[in-house]
Amino acid sequence: MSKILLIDDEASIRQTLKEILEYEKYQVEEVANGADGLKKIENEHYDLVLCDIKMPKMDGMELLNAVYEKGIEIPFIMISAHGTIDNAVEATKKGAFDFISKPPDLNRLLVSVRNALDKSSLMAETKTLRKKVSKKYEMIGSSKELEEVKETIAKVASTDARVLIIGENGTGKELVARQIHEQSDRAKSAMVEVNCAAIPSELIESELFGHEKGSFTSAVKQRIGKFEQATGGTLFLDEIGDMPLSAQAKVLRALQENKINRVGGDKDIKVDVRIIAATNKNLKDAIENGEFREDLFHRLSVIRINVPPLKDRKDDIPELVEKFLSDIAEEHGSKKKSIDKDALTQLKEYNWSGNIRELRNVVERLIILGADTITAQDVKKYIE
Ligand SMILES: Nc1ncnc2c1ncn2[C@@H]1O[C@H](COP(=O)(O)OP(=O)(O)OP(=O)(O)O)[C@@H](O)[C@H]1O
Repeated sequence: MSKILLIDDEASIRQTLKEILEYEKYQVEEVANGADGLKKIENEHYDLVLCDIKMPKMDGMELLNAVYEKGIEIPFIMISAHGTIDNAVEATKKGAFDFISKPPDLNRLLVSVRNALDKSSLMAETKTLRKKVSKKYEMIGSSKELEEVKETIAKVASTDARVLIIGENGTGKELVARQIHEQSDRAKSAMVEVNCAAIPSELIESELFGHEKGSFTSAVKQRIGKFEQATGGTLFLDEIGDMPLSAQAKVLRALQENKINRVGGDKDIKVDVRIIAATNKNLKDAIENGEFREDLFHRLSVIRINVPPLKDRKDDIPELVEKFLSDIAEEHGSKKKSIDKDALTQLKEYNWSGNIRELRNVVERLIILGADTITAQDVKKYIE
């Protein structure tokens, strides 16, 4: 049942609204001023606040400000007898969901309440999803090497600087890109990923820039490319070292001018994206071999982040193993297994050419095939 907080200094209005809302099966609590309202909002969860503007102690606008300043996400519907347009505009500018003048038109009020509650449940859902996503992309490990990577992420995230992430397969380059995006002002928009190695070279330009209908045989509809999809957010160009030279030229232009052209189109389209690229190749060698444009390399690598291989940060292994034991047990819906000290020592001795991805796979194998407490014998038997 949705819970609504009603704030108004007029007892008769509170009484009427409470009766109507309770009749509609909402749970309603009421207070007579903004200051008491703030206390309630801080201590309890409400799905919606219905709030008068002119009140003693703290008025409706002040309350709205205080709540949003504290970062509490809850929709407000403002109600006022002093229903001027100015009030309405100011309230909605400050983030109120709606503004209703007194005496309230009850049908309009109920529609507004319903819509605001829909928004509230969407907000809650987004919050849980975001928490789940950020848990999924958490970077585990406190070795000196990984701490340095995390520090660089924290420094660059809030800027729009382009970042080139370099590291072997499975070291966590995508995770680094996700962290930069999550910690940036662009986090409310999407991070769109393109795996440049996975797309056939004849399709990559259409994938990145989109195409107009009829621009090539299979272009039966107009299509928006990844650059446009990422507007306002981040575009992650994974395996950039595998991008064909013709596409490199176009990406360079997009980066220089913040404009793109759809394949078969003649219109320039402005794009606002932050670019993060990643590679496991040595791009300097690729430049020497004529496979990668030097000018593009410099454009992309304003900031470089080297993600060290797991064999150079073995101190992270126990924490990573612990995390994978929990995550995988949760995925399988089974009881979490433990691992003994000798088994961990054994894992630390291995050279992990497939890095963290390989470690995760080995832990999964050990969970399925090993004893309840995973032993060094299990590790020896199942590591390869
Ligand atoms: N520090 C870390 N903490 C927890 N999980 C990690 C960490 N680093 C990597 N992983 C996990 O290891 C796997 C591989 O990571 P990721 O895909 O980011 O690597 P990558 O370097 O982008 O790989 P590739 O070059 O093959 O694309 C993923 O499942 C990821 O969640």
